Amino acid sequence: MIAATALVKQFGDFTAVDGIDVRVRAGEAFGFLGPNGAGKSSTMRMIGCVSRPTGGALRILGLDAAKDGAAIRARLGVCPQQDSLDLELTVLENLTVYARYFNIPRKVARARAMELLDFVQLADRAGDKVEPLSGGMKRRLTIARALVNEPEIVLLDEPTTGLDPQARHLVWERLFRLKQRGVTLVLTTHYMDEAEQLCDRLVVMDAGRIVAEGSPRELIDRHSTREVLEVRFGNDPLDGFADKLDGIGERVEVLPDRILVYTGDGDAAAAQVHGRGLTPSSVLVRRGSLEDVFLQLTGRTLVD
Ligand SMILES: Nc1ncnc2c1ncn2[C@@H]1O[C@H](COP(=O)(O)OP(=O)(O)OP(=O)(O)O)[C@@H](O)[C@H]1O
Repeated sequence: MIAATALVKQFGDFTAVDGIDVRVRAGEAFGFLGPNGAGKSSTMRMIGCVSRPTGGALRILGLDAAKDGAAIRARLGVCPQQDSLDLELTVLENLTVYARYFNIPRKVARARAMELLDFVQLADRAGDKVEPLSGGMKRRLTIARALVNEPEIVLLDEPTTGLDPQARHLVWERLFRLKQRGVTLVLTTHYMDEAEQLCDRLVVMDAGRIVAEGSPRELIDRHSTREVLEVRFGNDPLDGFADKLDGIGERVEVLPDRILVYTGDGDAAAAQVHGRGLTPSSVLVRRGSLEDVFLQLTGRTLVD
């Protein structure tokens, strides 16, 4: 569905996307995971054919993004980072007016809009103005709007940023349903749990480059351990403690507020910590995550 080869985006002297190779297959949910400034939005804007690549090749739905932008855009659905809904219009009108850009006949547009509002669980708000809707409702409406032209690929830039946990889960659930209908999803996120929940495959981006690629499970198996022990020592500086944990687990990572011990068996590692006479203020065993993958690959946390 998407084939990017040595794709580059420069802004003056600055290289935001630095020669990335990406293949997105039909029907999959594909993610770009990375911190702010990694180049995810710049990549998405090129895929959305609203920003011209500076270098490399980009083919979408078998067409050339540099030449066939309009034809590609007609077959894409786009859910931008900032909701760009028309606050003057009603919920329903936001969809029917948008449908005009695609020359969808009025009657068809109305029926499709009602169907989509039903899909994003906003049918009961059809006649209401957009302004008073919650953040989660606005995001769901933006997703419905992206589906008006029955796109083959839906691009979602940070689909749940700024939403509360309940609203996020509702969005995730709708996106999962969309995938079940066979729509190809391409999303950016800096939330590792979002990437784990939604993506079949993803690339980890940092400073314009791809640093890893695979399914969430593959990436975690390759770059983390099955379990991670998190230990905290109140407000004590942690550098002194790192040496004392040396040799426990496969690897120890010291963060400003906690120490991570990478291990196959978190409980056994916790017992070893206590066995050395240390008394952490808190001990937590969790499974390895994409956050650990990012930390291992870049030496930094995803969300600072
Ligand atoms: N129009 C532009 N002009 C100059 N620099 C830009 C422009 N757009 C993006 N950049 C820079 O390119 C880099 C990548 O930005 P981009 O928005 O693609 O990152 P991102 O990974 O999507 O992060 P975010 O989650 O903050 O959007 C950043 O350093 C940004 O400042």
